[in-house]
Amino acid sequence: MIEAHSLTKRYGGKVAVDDLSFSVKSGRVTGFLGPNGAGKSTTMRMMLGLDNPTGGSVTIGGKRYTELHHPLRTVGALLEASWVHPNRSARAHLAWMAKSNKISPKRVDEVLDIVGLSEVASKRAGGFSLGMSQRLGIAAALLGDPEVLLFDEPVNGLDPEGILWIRKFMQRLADEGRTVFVSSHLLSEMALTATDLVVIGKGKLVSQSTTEEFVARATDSTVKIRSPHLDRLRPALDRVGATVTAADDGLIVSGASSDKIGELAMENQVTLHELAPQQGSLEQAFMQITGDSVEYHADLETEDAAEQPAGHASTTN
Ligand SMILES: Nc1ncnc2c1ncn2[C@@H]1O[C@H](COP(=O)(O)OP(=O)(O)OP(=O)(O)O)[C@@H](O)[C@H]1O
Repeated sequence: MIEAHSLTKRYGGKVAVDDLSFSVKSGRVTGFLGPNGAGKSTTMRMMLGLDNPTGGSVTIGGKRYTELHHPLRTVGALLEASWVHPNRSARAHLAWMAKSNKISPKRVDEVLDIVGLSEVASKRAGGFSLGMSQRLGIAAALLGDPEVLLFDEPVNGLDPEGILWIRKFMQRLADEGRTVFVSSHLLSEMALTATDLVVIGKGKLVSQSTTEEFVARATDSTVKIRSPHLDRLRPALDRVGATVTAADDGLIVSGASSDKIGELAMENQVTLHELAPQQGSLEQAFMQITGDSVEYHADLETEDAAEQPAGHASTTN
């Protein structure tokens, strides 16, 4: 369990993390979502005692990182820039880490096996692909068999196979009862990976909920219908106050559930060929909930920048 209470970090005049409070439950994968520069890495660094809060606190199992008796046995982390000596083998790197943290050398082969690196354990880490390096970073995070795992942008730059592996692996760690907290600015990736979401923008909390709630709250729930008798159904939908929009081959209805539409169809003896609730994407939800509170439109603006006067496009960092 991770808890942040009014967590704040200022760098000179810049407020990177602004009065942030949230909690992260065990046994679940929680996504930490926000655009570039939102304050995700800074928050994670404070969780790991690598940066001191200007105000507030963040605790792991009720303790600040500096109060933990066995930090590596409590929390493991994969940060963006995890350093490995390029000429050291994967096994030697982990053995060195285990030794300096008083962890049994037996654990090294265990974690190599868990992340699927046993066969290349004696190869130099400098020759590893990005996916293998990420696995090595995860093996290092698992050395102390910690209850809490933090991953900062773990899928950045990975190929689809690597992304899938990380996604399944995080789920497995959560299924073992661990707390898995993973940051990303990739909304679609988080929709597939995380069951819970903590969303921040400009250092502030935007939302904390399940991923499902986040999407449902932000996007208009609509239902797509197709029927050979739309002319008979339309007036019935109007009467219950639903909003109806013509689609290619049917209607998109908002303001009435699929249950209600099905009942109306039956009452009016209308045959339905399709009755499909449409779910909004996480991207839509994110844009709708965060609105102008975050600097999220940079990518779009950058695309437009070529056609606009110099200096118009903003950057996030
Ligand atoms: N050491 C520092 N000194 C000054 N400003 C910093 C420092 N570290 C971070 N910042 C600023 O704090 C803000 C939050 O940065 P942070 O790296 O935590 O965001 P992020 O959400 O992790 O972004 P990204 O997805 O780009 O990594 C940014 O505006 C950043 O420029």
